[in-house]
Order: sequence, then C-alpha cells, then structure tokens
Amino acid sequence: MKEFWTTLASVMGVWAFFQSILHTVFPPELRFASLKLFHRFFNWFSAYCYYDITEIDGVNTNELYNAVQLYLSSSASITGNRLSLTRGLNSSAITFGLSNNDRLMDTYNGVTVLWEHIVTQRQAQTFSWRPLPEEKRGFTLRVKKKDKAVILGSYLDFVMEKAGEIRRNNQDRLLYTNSRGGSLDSRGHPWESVPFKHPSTFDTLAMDPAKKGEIMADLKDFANGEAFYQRTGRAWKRGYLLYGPPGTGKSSMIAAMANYLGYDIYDLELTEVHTNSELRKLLMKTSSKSIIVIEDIDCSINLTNRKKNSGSGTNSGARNNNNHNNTSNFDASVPGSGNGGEDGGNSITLSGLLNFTDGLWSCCGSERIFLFTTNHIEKLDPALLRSGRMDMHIFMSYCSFPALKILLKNYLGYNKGDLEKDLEEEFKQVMDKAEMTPADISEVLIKNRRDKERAVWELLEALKLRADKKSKEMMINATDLEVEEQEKRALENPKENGELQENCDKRGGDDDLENADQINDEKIN
Ligand SMILES: Nc1ncnc2c1ncn2[C@@H]1O[C@H](COP(=O)(O)OP(=O)(O)OP(=O)(O)O)[C@@H](O)[C@H]1O
Ligand SMILES: [Mg+2]
Repeated sequence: MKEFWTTLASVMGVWAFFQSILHTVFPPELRFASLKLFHRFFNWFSAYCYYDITEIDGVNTNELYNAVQLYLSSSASITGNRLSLTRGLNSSAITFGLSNNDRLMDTYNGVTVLWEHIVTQRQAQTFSWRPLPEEKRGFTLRVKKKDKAVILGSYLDFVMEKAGEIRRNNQDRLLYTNSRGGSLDSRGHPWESVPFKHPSTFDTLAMDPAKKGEIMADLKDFANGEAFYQRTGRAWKRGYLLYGPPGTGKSSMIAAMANYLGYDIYDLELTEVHTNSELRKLLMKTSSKSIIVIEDIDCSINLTNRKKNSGSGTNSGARNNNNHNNTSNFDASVPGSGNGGEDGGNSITLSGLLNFTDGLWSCCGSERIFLFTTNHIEKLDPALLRSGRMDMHIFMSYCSFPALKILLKNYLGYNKGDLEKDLEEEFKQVMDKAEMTPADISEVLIKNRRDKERAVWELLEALKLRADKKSKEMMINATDLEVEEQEKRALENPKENGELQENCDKRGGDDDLENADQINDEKIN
C-alpha cells in the first residue's frame, strides 16, 4: 500500500513538473495551437460531427431552436422515455418535449441522427441592455460525417417546415400585439402573444355569398400560390383593405380569414410605434403565414401627421392645413424616400407605413397578408389606395337580405324555406332601405333567441322603423340641399334674392315634409 502511494505521488510530481515546463517554456499561442491540433486529431478519427443550436443567437431568439423543440415534440410523444410536458396559458394543446439533457434518435430518409437537449445555468450576467433567461438552453445534433450533406441540405428545412405545420394544426392561432411599445422581452421579441380563439369563420360571417366566395377563393389562391409568385417575380404577400361603417364585420372578417388559412395575427398598434425604423424592426420579427393588421388606419395616420404639422414650425408651409388628405400626402408618393418623411425620428410617417407594406423590407419573410381597416375610406391618402398597394378593397356593407339569411340561420337555426313567403317579401322590401348593420341585427336576434317568432317579428319592426326614419332623413337632406343651392344662386345673382327670401320664409315657418315638396314644386315651376 505504501508503495502505491509513493508511486502515485511521484507520477503526480512528474505531471506537475511537465505542466510547469509547458507553461514556462511554451508561449500561450503555442499551447492553444497544440490543443487545437489535439482536437483536430481527435475529430479526424471521430465518425460524427456535431451542430449546436442555441436558444438565443446573439441577442435574438433562434427560430431554429423553437422549431426543433416543436418538431421533436411530435416524435418524442411516440418514442421518448422521459418527456417534459407543457401546456401554455389558455392553450388547448399539450406539448411534449425533451427533458433537460435528454437524448432522442430521429430518422430521416434512412439517416439516423441524435438530438440532445442541453440546459446549463447561465453565469452571473454582466451588464446587458436586456435581461437574459437564467438558463442557457440548446440542442446538439449529432450526425454521422457521411450523412452531413443530407442533414444540411434538407433535414433542417424539413424540421422547420414540419414545426410550422405542427403549430398550425395542433396549437391555437396566436394573436400578437406590440402593446409593450418598442421594448423587447428577454428573448428579444417586440411582440407579445396570446392564443387566438376568435370563433368567427366564413360560415358565421354575414355577407353576400358571392362576395364571400370571391374572397375565400382569393385567399386560397394566395396561400397556394408560392410557385405563381416565384414565377412572376412578385413578393409573396397580399394586401386587403376592409372598409365600411362600424359593426359591419371588419374585425370579424379578419378573424375569419385567420381561421380559414390557419395564420397568426399581428395586431399592429401604430400609436405604440415611435419611428419608421421601429416599424421595420417589428416587421422583421413577424413570422410567415401571418396576417399583419392595422385597424382604423385613418385614425393612426391622421394622428401622426397632425403631430407632424404642429411640430414642424416654419417648415409646415405647404402642408399647414389640417385637412387629412393634404397632410398625409406629404412625401407619400415616394414610398422609398427613406427618412425623407421622418419627423426628427419621433413619429412614423405615411411613407414609413408604405415602406412597411411595399418596400424591400416587406419581403423579408413570405406568405404574409397585410390588412388595413377603416370606417372612412374617403379620409385615406390616395397613396394608400392606388392600385397595386392594397390588392383588394372589400366594402363591408350594411346587412343585405342574403346576409340576413345567414344571421337567421346562425342565430335562430332558420334554414332555406323556413321563413314564410310574405314575411320574406317584407324583409326584402325594407332591408336595403333600413341600412342596419349586422351588429345591430345580431343584437335583436340574440335578445330574443329563445323565441324565434318574436325575434323575427321584432326584427322586422325594427327594420321598418329604421327604413321609415331613413327615408324621412333623406327627404329632409334633399330639401336642405335644395335651399343651399338656391341661396348660392341668389348670392351669385342678386335679382333672384327676393324669390329666395320668400322660399326661406316658407321653410322657416314649417319644416315638415309637405313644405319641402312645396319648395321643390316652386323651383320646378
Ligand atoms: N358581417 C357580420 N357577420 C356576422 N356577425 C357580424 C357581422 N358584422 C358584425 N357582426 C357582429 O357584430 C359584432 C361587431 O362586429 P365587428 O367588430 O366585426 O365590426 P367592425 O366592422 O369591425 O366594427 P368597427 O368598425 O367598429 O371596428 C361582432 O361581434 C359580430 O358578432
Ligand atoms: Mg373592428
């Protein structure tokens, strides 16, 4: 035993001596070079090569890491021995994943690879602009050297594609918002997401069936149009502008589109974006197969440009008019005009927005839909409306009779032929005149949904009342217009002044509809 300890001590002594010689005799460069050589030598004889996929790549989240995690979750559920199970807040799907430092074999085109999930504690952070997660996570992929070409050539693309598919099929859509302003989360994301569970579909959407069919066909063509867009040299994106009065289903349409295509929604809050470059960064962080929505676009742009006018002082010259069209026309025709439209870097501009949808940056990523909504299309800048910018303008109108039939079916379970013929005729007669929105009609139907007959009867009454009111309003408006015309003519031609006074007096005495007819008759005579 004594002999053993003596031998061990002498071996240790020799090793320490050798190390001290190595340290003193060889400069550090040489030491590193010899270590590298040793590694090369070792790798030369190894049959494998290794790829590390870390969760955070520099400061950004590595999309490949997320994709691998999802991809493995599908195969892990079948073959893995130890799995970590996660279920996101409000999510209906359970995701399987590899536990920390666990391994999993996968086979692709006859090639077997080994995935290892490695989790280590992150060292105490020195200064950083944003906090990083406490754990350092990553996957290591072990591949046989001879299979390297297959793996790098197509396996990783396959993993990415499969992950996207799994997420779309198994998980809920995601609704992203930029309500945090420009700040990033610990994984470098400017968007916050929640599961998107809006129940609106094209089946529940009340609108003219022909128009609906057209939109659905357009969406399908877009989603299946990769080859077409490639062939024609166009970026794979499409723009829709939804316009119409409040309560006609613009937001419901967005949800229906997302549910139809299985896309995520990025709800872009323009008032939270401070500069054009911030807008670009947000765009860069959107994923493909998504709908980027800007609701009430007229309000957002108006707001920005009003701010611009008030702050631009002497520079405002030609654009000091607060009229929307004048203000936002500013450099709008030059979408690529860089920072020409920036307001000292404090606000986004129309040109920035056009760059967002149209410029070179809009093509980073693919298969994306840009969707703007507005209640006042007439307030929008012509630059936003010109052809090619928003590919399809969709008017969401007041409820028509075909749209009503969809609501009756959805809310009361009425099928074709369930409504009596004369009742149907009555509805047809008042529907267009009443100008009621699907939202208004839904309210009446929901309120009485336990009593179908009452619901229909009450709806018909409401429609008739509204139609009546509308036609009276129209007549009064026509009369007002007529009087205005006469006043104008009288000012231009003072001779007619006496006649005008007479008419005005008549109108002032009694503002009812009979009087309006009288004025019209006088004019005709
Ligand atoms: N076309 C429609 N089909 C079915 N339901 C509709 C339709 N339009 C409106 N509704 C009902 O009315 C409610 C409000 O509709 P929605 O929010 O989609 O209107 P909007 O056009 O986006 O209004 P706003 O311009 O005020 O944003 C919805 O919850 C939906 O139930
Ligand atoms: Mg809306």
